[in-house]
Amino acid sequence: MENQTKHKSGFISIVGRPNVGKSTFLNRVIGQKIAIMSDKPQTTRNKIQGVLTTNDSQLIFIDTPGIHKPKHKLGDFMIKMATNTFREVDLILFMVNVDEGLGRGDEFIMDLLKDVKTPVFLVLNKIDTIHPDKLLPMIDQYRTRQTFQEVVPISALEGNNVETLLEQILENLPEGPQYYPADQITDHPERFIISELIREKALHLTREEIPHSIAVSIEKISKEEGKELINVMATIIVERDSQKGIVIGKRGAMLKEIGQRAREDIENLLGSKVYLELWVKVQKDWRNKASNLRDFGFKEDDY
Ligand SMILES: Nc1nc2c(ncn2[C@@H]2O[C@H](COP(=O)(O)OP(=O)(O)OP(=O)(O)O)[C@@H](O)[C@H]2O)c(=O)[nH]1
Repeated sequence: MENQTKHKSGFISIVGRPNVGKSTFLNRVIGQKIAIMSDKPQTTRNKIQGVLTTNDSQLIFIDTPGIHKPKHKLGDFMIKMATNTFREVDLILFMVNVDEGLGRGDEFIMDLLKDVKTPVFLVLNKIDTIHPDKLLPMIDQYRTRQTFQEVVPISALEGNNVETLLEQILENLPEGPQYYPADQITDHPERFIISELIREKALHLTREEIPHSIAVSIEKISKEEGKELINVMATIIVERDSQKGIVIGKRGAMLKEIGQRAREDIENLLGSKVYLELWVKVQKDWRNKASNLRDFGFKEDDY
C-alpha cells in the first residue's frame, strides 16, 4: 500500500530561564554541538536554529536566550527578540528545571506567554534529579497559572522521554514543506558560532574571574586563494582593564590557551585548518550602549 503520510514541519521555540537545559536538549536532539553549554547562566544570547530532518518531517528549533528581568539594554533586546519569536513559531516549549521548581523567573516567562496564541508545552527537565513523587504537585503548581497543550517531563542530559516529547511535538505541527536541506544542522552564520566558541573558552578558562558581560567580535574570516588555511581574526571585549589582564594572563599564557582551545573547535566546525588571531579590548559599559549592541551583531531588525 502506498504510504499516505504527509510531510510535516514547523518552527519550535524553546524558552526557559537560564540554565534549565535548553542547549543540552538541543544538542541531544540535533546531535552536534550547536548551542553552547555552560554551567554558568546567560551563555546563549542570540537565536540559534537546530534543524531535525527525518523522511516525513522537519523540526526547526529556535533557542531563545535565557530570559531574565531587564536590568540593562541587553535585557530589553533579548525580551523583545523572544516575544517576537513566540508569535511567529508553531509551538513553544516552555522548559523548567524541576530541581529548582517554580520560581520568579518562570513566573516572568509565563507572564510573557500569557497573551501569545501559539500552543505551549510545559517541559519539565532534569527529572533525574528529583523523586518522582515530587513531580505531580509541581506540575499542578504550573498548571494553576497557565493552560498547556501538553505536559512532558524529560531528562535532557540522560535522554529520558525525549523521544516521546519529539513525537508529541510532531503531532502538533502542521503539514508543511522541508524548509532546509536535509544535511543542514544550523542556518546561523558561522561567525556567530565562532564568536560563541571563543567566548565559551574565555569564560571557562578564567573560571569566575571575568563576568558574562564579555563579548567577542569577529573582525574577519578569510581564506587565501589555493590555501587550505582559514584565517579568523577576533577581539574579546571586556569592560575593565583588570579583566583585560586576566584574559591575557601572564606573558599572554591565558590568551594563548583560549586561542588554542577555540581554534580546535573552530577547525571541527569548519572542517579545515584555522589560524586564529585573538585580541583583547577594553570598552567600558558596552552593554548599555545600543550602538555597540548593533556592532556586536544584536541588530534589532534581525529579531
Ligand atoms: N541533572 C541534569 N542536568 C542537566 C539536564 N539538562 C541540563 N543539565 C545541566 O544543566 C546545566 C545547564 O544546561 P544548559 O543546557 O547549558 O542550559 P541552558 O538553558 O541552555 O542555559 P542558557 O544558555 O544559560 O540559557 C548544564 O550543567 C547541564 O549539564 C538534565 O536533564 N539533568
